[in-house]
Amino acid sequence: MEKEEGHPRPDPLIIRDKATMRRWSRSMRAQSKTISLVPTMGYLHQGHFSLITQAHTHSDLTVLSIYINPAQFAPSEDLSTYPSDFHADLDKLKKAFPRRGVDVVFYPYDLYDYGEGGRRRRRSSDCFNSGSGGNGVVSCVEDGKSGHETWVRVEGLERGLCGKSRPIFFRGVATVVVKLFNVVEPDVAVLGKKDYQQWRIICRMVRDLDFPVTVIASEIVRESDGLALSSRNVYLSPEERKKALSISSSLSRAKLAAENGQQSCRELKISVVQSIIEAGGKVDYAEIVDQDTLEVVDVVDRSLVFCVAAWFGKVRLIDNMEIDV
Ligand SMILES: Nc1ncnc2c1ncn2[C@@H]1O[C@H](COP(=O)(O)OP(=O)(O)OP(=O)(O)O)[C@@H](O)[C@H]1O
Ligand SMILES: CC(C)(CO)[C@@H](O)C(=O)[O-]
Ligand code: BAL
Repeated sequence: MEKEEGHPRPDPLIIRDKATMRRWSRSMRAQSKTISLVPTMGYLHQGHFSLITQAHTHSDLTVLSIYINPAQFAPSEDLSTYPSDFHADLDKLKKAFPRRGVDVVFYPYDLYDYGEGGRRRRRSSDCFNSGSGGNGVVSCVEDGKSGHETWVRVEGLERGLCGKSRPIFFRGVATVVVKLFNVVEPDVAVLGKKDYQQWRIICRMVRDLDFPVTVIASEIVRESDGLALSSRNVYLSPEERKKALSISSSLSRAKLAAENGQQSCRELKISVVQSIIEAGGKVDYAEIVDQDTLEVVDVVDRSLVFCVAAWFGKVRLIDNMEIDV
């Protein structure tokens, strides 16, 4: 919760089109203000708020973007059911930050509408498997309507972990983050370590393409029982939520074991996979990788990160823990 003294700030500006967003940023920069961007897909929770708190320490102004990016969803994924409640998000923001919240909420209609005004609202029915990208991959913007065909790929880092089961995911993430950078023109971007691979990919993209943006990573915020906060948690039944705790609890045990001398990544992975399966989850992957390169590692001999994705019912959750030895 924000503790800053003083008068409550007025409500954030809500900006819906790219031109107005860019104009605002440029006018603030002309007044020598620095800007942080916190990109999100909305349905805000304490994890998002921790990113906003980070942003406050790195810049004068904060832009929170709320945009469910169709390009990172395959037609078989949950674009149409991704949780969303813009007005509730605004209320939550006000409650979490009565004094200093965000300056702008950028809530674009459709970032892939290149027509007049960019106001066409994308519907979930727009997402169908009718086209394919360069590598035969398909996302929910390849619907033959917008004509979007330019993609950013971080070819090595996107290959493993979530990239294996979501082959177009990081292409969509990198591309929309570039679009947001080009529209918002931030000095700083704040990303959560819950999406560890995503954070690493954005850092690499910023470096490789010389974006004048500093990427700040924010630690994972968890429920008191250890479950990593995630917008998708809302779809867990109470029973599934209990079972899903097996991810964070087994990761904690593995981290402790590794930090106390267990060097075999194989043993550590077996213990996590077993715990999740015993709880009734379905493991997508459980990998121990180098923190920078994300390459799979066999022996705990340096700083690593243990990354997991698992299904509980219809909900796919991700989590990770860094292992520092
Ligand atoms: N528990 C968390 N702790 C820290 N950062 C988080 C947490 N959850 C999400 N974030 C970060 O918030 C940003 C926006 O994420 P997003 O809006 O996709 O929320 P989410 O909860 O990760 O959603 P979901 O997991 O359901 O896709 C990302 O940088 C993400 O890493
Ligand atoms: C970074 C992001 C906002 C891009 O759509 C999304 O992947 C997310 O919310 O983590
Ligand atoms: N934070 C991850 C967004 C997604 O799963 O699409």
